[in-house]
Amino acid sequence: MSRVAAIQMASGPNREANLLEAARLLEEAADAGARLAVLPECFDLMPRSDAERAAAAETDGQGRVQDFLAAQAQRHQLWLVGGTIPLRSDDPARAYASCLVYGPDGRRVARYDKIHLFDVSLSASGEQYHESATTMPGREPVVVQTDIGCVGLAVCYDLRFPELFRTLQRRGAELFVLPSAFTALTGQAHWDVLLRARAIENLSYLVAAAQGGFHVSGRETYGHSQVVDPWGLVLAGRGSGAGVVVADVDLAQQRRIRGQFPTLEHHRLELPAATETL
Ligand SMILES: O=C(O)CNC(=O)[C@H](CS)NC(=O)CCC(=O)C(=O)O
Repeated sequence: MSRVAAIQMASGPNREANLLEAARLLEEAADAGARLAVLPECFDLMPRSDAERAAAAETDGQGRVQDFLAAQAQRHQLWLVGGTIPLRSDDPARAYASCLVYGPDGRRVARYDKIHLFDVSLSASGEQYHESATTMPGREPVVVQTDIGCVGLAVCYDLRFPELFRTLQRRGAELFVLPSAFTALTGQAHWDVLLRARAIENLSYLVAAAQGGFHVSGRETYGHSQVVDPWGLVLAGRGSGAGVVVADVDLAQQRRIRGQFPTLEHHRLELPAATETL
């Protein structure tokens, strides 16, 4: 059994303040016995403007936020999933939304760039998102072996694309992590059911760490960070506001479920090939 933590935040436009808050919550997670902690999407910065985000992008392998993540992982001896941070691409106007994973020794063990980008208008609230204007999409699904289990990485809007999760599962994932910043509107309608569906259909744990609250930018995010087990049971969760959600991952129990209820062995169709979208 290993304890895992989903960290919920309501990040603002001041990066140092966000890092202080993340450090406080990671300490709380470590004190609660967590060995893997997941930070939300954009934990380091929910900016007022696209220009602010572009200016904050770091070079792969160096920068304030990457140093922070490495130091926190080592300090608390944690597997740390660093939500997403903006990493520079060749296009100065677009950064990758990168989910970086660090081991308990502080070394980086994986990088996943968010593949599906949120280009959506919500008529009910008038909100408009055009993430691809400022974000470069990733191309490759990523799994990473940890001593908690094999972890499949996905971010926020990726939740709506079951073929990504199935690909991760086929590559060995036992546990999905999902740093997120769902809107209040779509979260209320879809978040809980999609999380449970992805966990159930892949008989996998899912650790969803969300932004949850009102942001200085004027946005409201849904929150409801939670840990779901392979049977679809919500082991722990919270509503809105900053905090830590902890639960225990039991891979022996997962193996029993996968053995007794072998849906993963009953698939008949090949996965659709990835389409070239760039
Ligand atoms: O841009 C930022 O500041 C942080 N990133 C986000 O908020 C991202 C891209 S706009 N949000 C989502 O993917 C929401 C998905 C969602 O809400 C849904 O699928 O319903």
